[in-house]
Amino acid sequence: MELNQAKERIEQLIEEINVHNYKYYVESNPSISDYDFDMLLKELETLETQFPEFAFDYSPSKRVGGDITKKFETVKHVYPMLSLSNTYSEDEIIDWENRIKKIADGDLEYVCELKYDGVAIGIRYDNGVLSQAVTRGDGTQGENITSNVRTIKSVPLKLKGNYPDTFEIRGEIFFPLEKFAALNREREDLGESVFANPRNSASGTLKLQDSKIVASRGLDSYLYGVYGATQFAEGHYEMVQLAGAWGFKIPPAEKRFIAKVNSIEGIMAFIHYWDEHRKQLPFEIDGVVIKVNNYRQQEELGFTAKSPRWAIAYKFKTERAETTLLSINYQVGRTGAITPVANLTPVHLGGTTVKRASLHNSDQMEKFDLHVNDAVFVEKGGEIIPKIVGVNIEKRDPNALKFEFIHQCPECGSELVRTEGEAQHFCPNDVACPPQMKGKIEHFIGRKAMDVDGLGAETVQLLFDKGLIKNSADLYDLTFDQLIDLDRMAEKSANNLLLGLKASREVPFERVLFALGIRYVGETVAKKLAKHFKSLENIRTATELELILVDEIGERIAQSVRSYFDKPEHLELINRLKMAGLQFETAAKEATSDKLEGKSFVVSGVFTSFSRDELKVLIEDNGGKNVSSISKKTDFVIAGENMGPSKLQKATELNITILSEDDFIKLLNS
Ligand SMILES: NC(=O)c1ccc[n+]([C@@H]2O[C@H](COP(=O)([O-])OP(=O)(O)OC[C@H]3O[C@@H](n4cnc5c(N)ncnc54)[C@H](O)[C@@H]3O)[C@@H](O)[C@H]2O)c1
Ligand SMILES: [Zn+2]
Repeated sequence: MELNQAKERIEQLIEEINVHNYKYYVESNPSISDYDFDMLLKELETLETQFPEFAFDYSPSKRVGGDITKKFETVKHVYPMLSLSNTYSEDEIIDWENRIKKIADGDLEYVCELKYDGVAIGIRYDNGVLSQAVTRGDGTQGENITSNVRTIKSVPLKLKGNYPDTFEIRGEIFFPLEKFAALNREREDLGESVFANPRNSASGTLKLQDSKIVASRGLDSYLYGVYGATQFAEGHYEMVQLAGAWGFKIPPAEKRFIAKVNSIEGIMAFIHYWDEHRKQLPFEIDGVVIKVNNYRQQEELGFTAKSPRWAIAYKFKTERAETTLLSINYQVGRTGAITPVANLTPVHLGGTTVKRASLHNSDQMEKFDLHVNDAVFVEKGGEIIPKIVGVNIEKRDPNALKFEFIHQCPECGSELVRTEGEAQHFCPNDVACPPQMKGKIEHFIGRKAMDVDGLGAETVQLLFDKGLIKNSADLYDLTFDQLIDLDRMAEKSANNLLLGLKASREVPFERVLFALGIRYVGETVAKKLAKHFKSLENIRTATELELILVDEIGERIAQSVRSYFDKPEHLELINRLKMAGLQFETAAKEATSDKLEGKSFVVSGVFTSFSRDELKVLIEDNGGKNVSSISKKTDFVIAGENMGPSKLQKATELNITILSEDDFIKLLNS
């Protein structure tokens, strides 16, 4: 390659890699596979070795990929938080082992670990208490996401045993597959875009501002490295065991999540074992990590700018298969969202036979320019349904017809719509499109909605097919005689069902609101709306602006709520549900009091059990007053995580009582 050609390619690669890094780390939404990304990076590294005059300091090959979003306070790392050098080739693992054997003094022991596909976290403990959790960021500084990490059950808030006074522990936070699938189902159901994979949804979740949502998602962690306490153990493996005794969730050796070996054969055995068994894990790994065990030898080997020399990652290639795309079906979801699903010639992939693959939406279809009988590549990621990741264009028959996205609903024939900025097409006929009608009733009776005892999806199906119900209000008109006539419906089940419906009249308003199935009004949004407006009537008459003024309600949700109430069919449904006795107002609050009468409060920082707004509502409900800045007149400051140091100082100087979240609750209950 000529000099200027090399320079041009290097610059091109740098630009391209930077774009992918941004999409991956900051937006949590990559557009190419990790393998393809790694190949770009490898090409860049090779060129930089060949043409060192173009190995620029700002090259992504020399930097740790950054996740700084500017949404959180940045914190400098005490110990740089680096990446790992990685390879897809066993030969390169052998080379690595040979190389370090020559540099390090004495015999080497290796620790083999799983490479969890999640987000790296560094957590500080002071006197046994979790004090700070920071993301990797650019390796030098990361983002302070302590309040989010605190919600993860497997991260201890307080340690036990004989722990060091102060130290940092590193580990990986990841999305268990089952939780990930549930989250994506819910998002698809709400017509929201789905997360590409568990890793990206873990990083997206950790960067949410509302810790309560983080808590509800069920992230998990494994901890794999202790810093600032080398005097406690001779090597990494022993230290990890100690950390287990302090209360950390560490990889179990008996399940072979971690192993100590002393030869390249041992390393290879570990790699081969997990290449075969990784599909049985309840979370995703993208490889294994091999580390030199002894701390003294680690020090001897040292670091490059980007990664330790004493460790290397062996990455597994995602399994990919080529097969034929036969046809495309269109599924209609509860909200009318249309999902194209590819029917394939059955092919073996990752231990199962794959016949269908999700295409998510029309953009995905367009991206691959799919034609009938195309040879397509399918991959199985964290999702249950595998996905199409590419087309083997060379095999395309030049006369093949292109797949065109449909214009009409396959179930009811309505013209489909797509709102700007949305990924999905929708069937707008939400009152008479059968899968939507049925789906709405199923959603209505669901566990998080009305939770009707004695009524499940199968019975809804049956009742719907028999023409006994067309919407949720019809449920409340069902009679014992109608039910007992159904196949497999015994007297007892019929009675239970009727009792269940009767009991559902006590379900609180926020869940009734969620049960209505208004687009984008998920569980959390329903709670927010119910809390703020207190009755359905108030929500129905609220303007779009009034809706947007509610914490975390954006334009999209506001518009959806408005247009829901613009439909006469919906108003009629609500009327009938009201007649049936359901709750359309928040119950009169017992919590209100005048306990805080005449007191003024400043609420600052981030809290675990409440959002800032919720705390403010509590204050007002109990007669207190919220003020925005600290002055002599302030009675209390409720201080959360991340409260600014200057505020704290001012409060102390003015002798204002500082309350924690818990203190405040105690005050209310006193
Ligand atoms: N698809 C894309 O567009 C895109 C863009 C950027 C990066 N990426 C992917 O991200 C990777 C680069 O990310 P990276 O710099 O974090 O490297 P990496 O993910 O390959 O390896 C380093 C990370 O591994 C993690 N890890 C998991 N288990 C571990 C263990 N047992 N011990 C130590 N560390 C462990 C840590 O978080 C550590 O930071 C690339 O290899 C690429 O596959 C993809
Ligand atoms: Zn339809």
